[in-house]
Amino acid sequence: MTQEVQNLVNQGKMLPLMEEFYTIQGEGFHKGTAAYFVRIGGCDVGCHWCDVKESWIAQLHPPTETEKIVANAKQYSKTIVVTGGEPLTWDMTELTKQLKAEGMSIHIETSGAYELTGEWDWICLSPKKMKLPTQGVYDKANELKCIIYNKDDFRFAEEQAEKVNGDCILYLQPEWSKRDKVVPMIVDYVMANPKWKVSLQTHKYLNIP
Ligand SMILES: C[S@@+](CC[C@H](N)C(=O)[O-])C[C@H]1O[C@@H](n2cnc3c(N)ncnc32)[C@H](O)[C@@H]1O
Ligand SMILES: Nc1nc2[nH]cc(C(=O)O)c2c(=O)[nH]1
Ligand code: SF4
Ligand SMILES: [Mg+2]
Repeated sequence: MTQEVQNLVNQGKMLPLMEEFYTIQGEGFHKGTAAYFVRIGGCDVGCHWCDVKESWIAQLHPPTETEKIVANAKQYSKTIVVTGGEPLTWDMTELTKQLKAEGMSIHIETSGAYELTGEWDWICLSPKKMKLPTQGVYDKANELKCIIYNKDDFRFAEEQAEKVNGDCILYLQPEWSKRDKVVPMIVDYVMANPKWKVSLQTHKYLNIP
């Protein structure tokens, strides 16, 4: 990568773009809603069950001008979901400013591991034990989506629920490979603790991206 491109990436004017696709938001509060997904490469959180490990190494994904991402996205949908990788690895100011200027509703899927940048209409925080969220993300999250892989994840979810703002909607989502085992545990937990709701990865049942 040339120094010039590196500088633009550092400023968030170019971003390592892994893939973009028009689909239905499968998870959380906006599940069932058509949206254009922009997946930005780069993540060093290291979840062993991550379903997009191909996203982790930023260098494998071409630095792409934010203008180009926006020009493409606006042809598909008024609702854009920025995900990754971990999008907050990068400065999201430019991308969200330009999407907003086009009147789009912009959502982020984040672990919150890095400082919140950008202006968002919806923030989905999915915290991870290995790299806890920064305070700014807890303060602004619209939904908290905790992944349940084993029993200890319920304890972690309660700990995380203490840290988010009072309006944040609380979800428990089964880790996909453990779904047969953990779905019954989640069902019982939500009935006993109704401040939580169930979130499923419905796109995987629909066989869509
Ligand atoms: C791939 S991550 C990318 C965004 C960001 N790095 C994050 O973790 O929130 C998108 C969402 O998928 C969830 N996820 C990843 N792998 C999963 C799996 N195997 N089962 C269930 N949810 C998963 C994450 O927790 C997150 O909510
Ligand atoms: N349909 C669909 N919904 C999603 N919600 C969050 C996703 C993600 O990987 O961030 C995702 C995804 O990959 N596909
Ligand atoms: S933080 Fe997100 S992208 Fe990174 S490893 Fe975990 S689930 Fe995957
Ligand atoms: Mg996904």
